[in-house]
Amino acid sequence: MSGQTTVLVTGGAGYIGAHAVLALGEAGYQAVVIDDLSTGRREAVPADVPFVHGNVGDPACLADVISQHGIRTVMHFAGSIVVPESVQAPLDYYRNNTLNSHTLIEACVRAGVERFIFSSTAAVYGIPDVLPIDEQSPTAPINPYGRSKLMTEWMLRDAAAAYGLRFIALRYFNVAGADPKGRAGQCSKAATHLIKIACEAAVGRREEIMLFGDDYPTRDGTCIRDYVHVSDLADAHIAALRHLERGGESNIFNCGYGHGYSVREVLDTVERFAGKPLSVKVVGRRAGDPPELIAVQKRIVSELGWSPRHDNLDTIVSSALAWERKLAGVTV
Ligand SMILES: NC(=O)c1ccc[n+]([C@@H]2O[C@H](COP(=O)([O-])OP(=O)(O)OC[C@H]3O[C@@H](n4cnc5c(N)ncnc54)[C@H](O)[C@@H]3O)[C@@H](O)[C@H]2O)c1
Ligand SMILES: O=c1ccn([C@@H]2O[C@H](COP(=O)(O)OP(=O)(O)O[C@H]3O[C@H](CO)[C@@H](O)[C@H](O)[C@H]3O)[C@@H](O)[C@H]2O)c(=O)[nH]1
Repeated sequence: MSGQTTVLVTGGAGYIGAHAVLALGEAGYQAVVIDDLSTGRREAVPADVPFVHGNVGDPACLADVISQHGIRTVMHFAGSIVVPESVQAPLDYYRNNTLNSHTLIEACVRAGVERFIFSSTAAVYGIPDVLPIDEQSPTAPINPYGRSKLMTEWMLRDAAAAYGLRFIALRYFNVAGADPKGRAGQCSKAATHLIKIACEAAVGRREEIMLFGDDYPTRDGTCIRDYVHVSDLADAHIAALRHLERGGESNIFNCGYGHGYSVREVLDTVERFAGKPLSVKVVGRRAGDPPELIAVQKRIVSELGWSPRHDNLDTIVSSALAWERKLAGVTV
């Protein structure tokens, strides 16, 4: 019975992890969060969810939590996520994303954890030759962030073969939006994601938006991305968990909608919901930005039965803007 299962959620005080904790509660699971609060916020974790202020690189802490809560399933969100920072400080990224994941996987194997769900990324594909991107596309990450996450996929694959731990790696495309009920959203101190930045500008928290390049070979010259609503992504984790509980095999799944929007289309949508123009300055291309990233999502739909509820840019943008207004204390 799902009601008996307690899931250890690493990084559950962060943006995506907090939405997964809400989805777990709604699906009848108990969650326990471990988070070092390096970018997360304690308030993001509901009061009735046990919270451990700890690091996933600490094997003693992990062993305690796993045994104390009888953990058989782990969802691993904890990590460092800023691509340009990973270029500046690659060893920090390999430590936090790769070494600390190794410590966590090892603790899980030692304690007999059976199921492991991992936050991977479309960044493992690098700049793909063929679009849209399916899971068989070559993995060729172009930055330390993508490599640090791909190595964790490899560790999981090898640990699954050797020790019987079963895993699902979800390769997220561009995650955006906020909980439709306003309980969670993105809180980064130094935002880098387009929709977050545009919403900050819409509520007056930043003066202008830099648009990185309008000379790409796309329909309007700006980059195209497959934006996926964070609550749909949280649901994908529940679908992955149920698959593993049914005895399903380890696998890797893209998590996107299979279609995309350009930077200009996103900015137009934010302006429409904000009811005012944004100040947008076109600057040069940002290093390492592929012109277009679109998922083939057939595998997750057919094998996990994922059925997204918010596949709509208006829903993504309006929920992100509502959250930003809440953070800024703006009433509209
Ligand atoms: N946001 C995206 O667009 C995106 C896209 C693809 C993949 N991902 C992956 O999803 C996961 C979650 O990303 P997010 O956007 O919620 O980021 P986030 O920064 O909001 O959340 C990460 C959380 O992990 C915690 N954390 C970091 N290192 C830790 C450690 N060593 N021990 C314990 N806690 C630690 C942070 O305090 C934070 O609460 C990451 O693994 C990221 O690589 C995110
Ligand atoms: O201020 C900004 C921010 C972004 N962009 C552009 O908007 C698009 C989307 O950028 P961003 O929101 O930063 O997302 P990505 O760089 O596509 O990367 C995200 O999506 C990837 C998966 O596709 C994940 O691996 C990464 O972790 C996550 O940051 C890109 O063309 C950027 O150049 C701007 O023009 N101005």
